[in-house]
Order: sequence, then structure tokens, then C-alpha cells
Amino acid sequence: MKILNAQQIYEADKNTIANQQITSDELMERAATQLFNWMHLRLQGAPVKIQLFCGIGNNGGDGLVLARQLQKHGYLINVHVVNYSENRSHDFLLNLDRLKERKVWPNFIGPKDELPKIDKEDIIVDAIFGIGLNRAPDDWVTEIIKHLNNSKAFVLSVDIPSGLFVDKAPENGDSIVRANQVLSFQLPKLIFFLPQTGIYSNQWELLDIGLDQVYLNAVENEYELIGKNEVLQWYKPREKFSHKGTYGHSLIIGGSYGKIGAVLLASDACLNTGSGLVTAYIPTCGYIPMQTALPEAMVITDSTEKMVSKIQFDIIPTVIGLGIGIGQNEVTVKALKEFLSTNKIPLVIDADALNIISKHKEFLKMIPAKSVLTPHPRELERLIGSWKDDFEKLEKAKAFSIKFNLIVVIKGAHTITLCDGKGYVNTTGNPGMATAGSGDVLTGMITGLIAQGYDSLRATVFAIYLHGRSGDLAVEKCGYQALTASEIIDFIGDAFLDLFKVQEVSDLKEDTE
Ligand SMILES: NC(=O)C1=CN([C@@H]2O[C@H](COP(=O)(O)OP(=O)(O)OC[C@H]3O[C@@H](n4cnc5c(N)ncnc54)[C@H](OP(=O)(O)O)[C@@H]3O)[C@@H](O)[C@H]2O)[C@@H](O)CC1
Ligand SMILES: Nc1ncnc2c1ncn2[C@@H]1O[C@H](COP(=O)(O)OP(=O)(O)O)[C@@H](O)[C@H]1O
Ligand SMILES: [K+]
Repeated sequence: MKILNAQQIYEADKNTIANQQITSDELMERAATQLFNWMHLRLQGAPVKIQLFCGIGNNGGDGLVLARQLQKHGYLINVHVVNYSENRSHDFLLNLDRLKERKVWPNFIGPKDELPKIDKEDIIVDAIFGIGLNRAPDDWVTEIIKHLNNSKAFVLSVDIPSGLFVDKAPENGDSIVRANQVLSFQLPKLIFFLPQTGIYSNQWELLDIGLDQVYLNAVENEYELIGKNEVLQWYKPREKFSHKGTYGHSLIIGGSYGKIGAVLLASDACLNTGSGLVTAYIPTCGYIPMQTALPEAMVITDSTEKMVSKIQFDIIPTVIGLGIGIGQNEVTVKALKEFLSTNKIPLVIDADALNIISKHKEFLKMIPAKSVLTPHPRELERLIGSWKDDFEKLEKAKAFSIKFNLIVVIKGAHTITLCDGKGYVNTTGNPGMATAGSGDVLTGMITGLIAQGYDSLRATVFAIYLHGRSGDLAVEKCGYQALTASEIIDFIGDAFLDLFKVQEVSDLKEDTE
């Protein structure tokens, strides 16, 4: 699903109005009717007080239409207009009149006015600012937002939590509404997925408002949200007359004394993702544990007991997963340099191999094009330097990926894959996966898909989806705390099977959250 920027959303708006021959206020009515339906379905006429806080733009206009519809259905409403500008939008004014026609007189709040009383049992509708916010809210507006946040009432935000910009980082957390639920119009917003801004939307859902499909299909998006529909089309079925050679040979290079488990996890994950053959290249000390714990994997040992000191093998792997548990010993750095200087096989690079490359930036030029780098936030910082906010992080990582023609994976709650200037935002996974070794599993999975002939970008995005989905399925059985990396591997098969399950309506709702 496409993630558009603010300007593109306004374009979608314009195209919808032109091509469907409707007025802008009809589109607003459509949007607010979806808001009303969502609330009405859940509240069923409950006598709860609904306090609507509306701005003076179209987000506020949505709030006013919603207020009118709620009042028509007998709900108890209090409408407040946060009167932050004289520059009121046409559709706001139109709907203000329509509300007044129904004898509803909003309470206008200006800089010096007292703040309305909010009980914790009330429901707050936050329609103060939408995607039109273009500067930090004034101090008195910030005070209102703080008042909403301190009220303990349930907050439902229209389109986005007020106070968030769509395309840049906020300056002051106090001026952002903390939404229990966001109902956003049709298109997901990038801010829902970034650690700094995602915290303001506890849950979010998309409401289809029938935006012009021709425009949406044609528009070039910088970010894409990845769910089941996106990855399913890439799935390669197993062929009847295939054999293990058909599905590639993965080589996993890594491990050091005390960190053989990392290679074990990656190799196991790689096999479970479908790689035809898997060979692990490890220091000698790992030979027996590796062969015992994972008989399906072949093993090549380094000449050194406790670390990788020379990367030499006589097989021809399809792809190499490099760096998990490898350490940063001087001999390993040398081995890595020698290996990179001649290697032409695509790489998936993780962990200490990334840290070594960060200290020896000249190695970057030796990495084959479209190899995959999978740093966690600290490793990313070592690679690209620090950033002032999530947006700068994305820009720096994107520039880095373009400069070296590499795929860069920013791991986290919503892992983002960057390639050729475009970002792919993952939707699966859960905090139970913040556990030792879960990144090693991901490296094995990406390697395993590349081995089977998926191009590196698809392999990466697909593996990240499956990795998160395995974690989501596993957590249903064991809970967040007990989730281990091995458990994620145990559920890779279920994650594949789950691709073909027909979704229940209730699951569909979960998917958009
Ligand atoms: N396709 C869709 O998705 C649809 C979207 N719809 C809805 O429209 C919403 C966007 O509406 P919007 O463009 O009127 O902007 P909104 O966020 O209401 O801001 C209002 C105005 O405030 C101003 N302003 C900005 N910052 C400020 C500040 N700090 N302090 C004071 N003033 C400030 C700025 O005007 P300025 O003062 O710069 O002239 C801005 O224009 C969208 O979120 C959704 O709810 C639906 O109705 C239909 C379909
Ligand atoms: N809160 C979270 N929600 C979803 N996924 C998470 C969360 N925290 C971590 N993960 C995932 O777990 C993995 C952790 O990787 P990493 O930090 O490299 O672990 P390790 O080095 O222990 O193997 C990444 O794929 C990341 O996206
Ligand atoms: K809002």
C-alpha cells in the first residue's frame, strides 16, 4: 500500500473532486460519515459525553460534520473550536453554518479563555490540526493539547494526532495529542511507523473515503507499506521436479568463541526459509556443537580455534550471510578485507561485519552491488553517523544506500528497507522480538530467500515480513517475555502457511493497525 506525502494527499483530494465531479464539502461529508459510522458501530447510542475539539481548517471541518451527525443520532456532544487563526477554510465555515442551523453553538476557545472541563469518562475527538500543520502550534494551543492529554479521557484523533507534521519531526512533544485511536483517511502516513512519531498513535485504522483510484495507481510513492498482499505476489512455489540444487546454496560465515549460537540460529533460519543447501563457515571450536545441533547444515571450519582468521572455501555458494557473531579481532578484520577484495557473490551483511566495515569505510567499495546490510540502530549510527531525528536518519540512510548501491535495512518495530531511493515499511513483528538472536534469524531468512532466486530487494522485504509474522504467530503461543529467537524459527513454516490463509474480517482490521 502506498504511503504518500502531504502534497500528494492534497493532489489525491483534488483529483477525486475533479474526476468524481463532487464538491470538496461532499468529500468532507464522505470522510466524516466514515468517522461517524466507525463511532456509531461501537457506541450504539451510548449516553457518553463526546467532546469535539475542532480547528479552523479542513481537519476541524471534519470534526464539525462529525458533530452534526452525532447530534442527529442523539449523542451528547460538546463542540469546541480552537480558534487559532482567522484563516478559516471554506468547508469549515460551511459546516459551522450547518451546525448552527441545527442549533448547536460551538464554544470558541481563544488565547485567554478558560479550558473546558473534561471528565475521564468522556470521549475526546481531536480534530484540531490534520495534515495542514506547517509550524509549531502557539503556546496557548499547546496548553489545550496538554489539557486533552492530561484528562485521561479516551482520545480519538481525526486523520493524524494534532500537532504532528506529516513530513518532518515535531519540535515539542507537549504540543502533540496522544491518541488512543487514530482514524486516518484511506492512506497510511509515514509518521505512524517511525519511533519518534509513532508513539502518539496507540492504534490506527484506515477509513476508505473513495479517493480517485487512477491517481493513486499512477502516483510515484517514496514509501510503501508492506503487508501480506504486497509479499504474496512475490511468492515462488516449489516445483514438482525440482531438487535441492534448485533452491540454492547458502553460506553463513561467522561465529567466534562464545558466539557460535548466532551462526546456528542464522543457518537454522536459512534452512527453514527454504534454502536448498546451507553450509556454515565457523571457527574450529564450533564444529561439534554445530553438527550436533543442526545436522542438516554442512560445516567448513576455519583453521583457527576461536575466531575466523581466513575466509577460504571450495564451494560455490549462491549467496553469503556474513558477520553474525564473528567478532572484531584483528585477524578477522584482515580475513574480511581479503575476502571482500576478491568476492563477487551477493552478501547479506550483519552484526560485527558491519561494525568492522564502519571502522574501515574503504571496505564499502568492495561489497557487490545490491548486497544487503542489516544494521540495528547502533550499528546504523556507526555506519552513517548520528542523526537529529527519524526523518534525517531516513535521508542519511537512503543517501548511503544510493551512494554504495546497497540495500539498507533499518531494523526496529517497523523495519524499513531502503533501496534505490525508495523505502519499504514492514507491518509485522512485536516487542517480544526484542530478544537476543532475533536479528541473526533475520539474516538467515534473507539469505535463504536470495538463495532461492528472489532478487535481493524482494528477498529482504519478504524475509522481514515473514520474520515478523513468525514472531507474531509465536507470541500467541508463548507470550512476549518467553519469546526467543529459536521460537521465531519454529514458526517460520507457519508464517509461510499463513500467507495462503483466507483472512477473517476481524483479521483484516488487525492488519491495518
Ligand atoms: N484526502 C484527504 O485525506 C482528505 C482530508 N480531509 C481533511 O483535511 C485535513 C487537512 O486540512 P487543511 O489542509 O485545511 O489543514 P489542517 O490540518 O486542518 O490545518 C488548518 C490550517 O491551519 C493553519 N496552520 C498550520 N499550522 C498552524 C499552526 N501551528 N498554528 C496556527 N495555524 C496553523 C494552516 O493554514 P495557514 O495559517 O498556514 O494559512 C492550515 O491550512 C486532513 O487532515 C483531513 O482531516 C478531509 O476533509 C477530506 C479528504
Ligand atoms: N519492538 C519490536 N517490534 C518488532 N520487531 C522488533 C522489535 N524490537 C526488535 N525487533 C526485531 O528484532 C530483530 C532484532 O535484531 P538485532 O537487534 O540485530 O538482534 P540480535 O543482534 O540480538 O540478533 C530485528 O529484526 C528487529 O526488527
Ligand atoms: K487531528
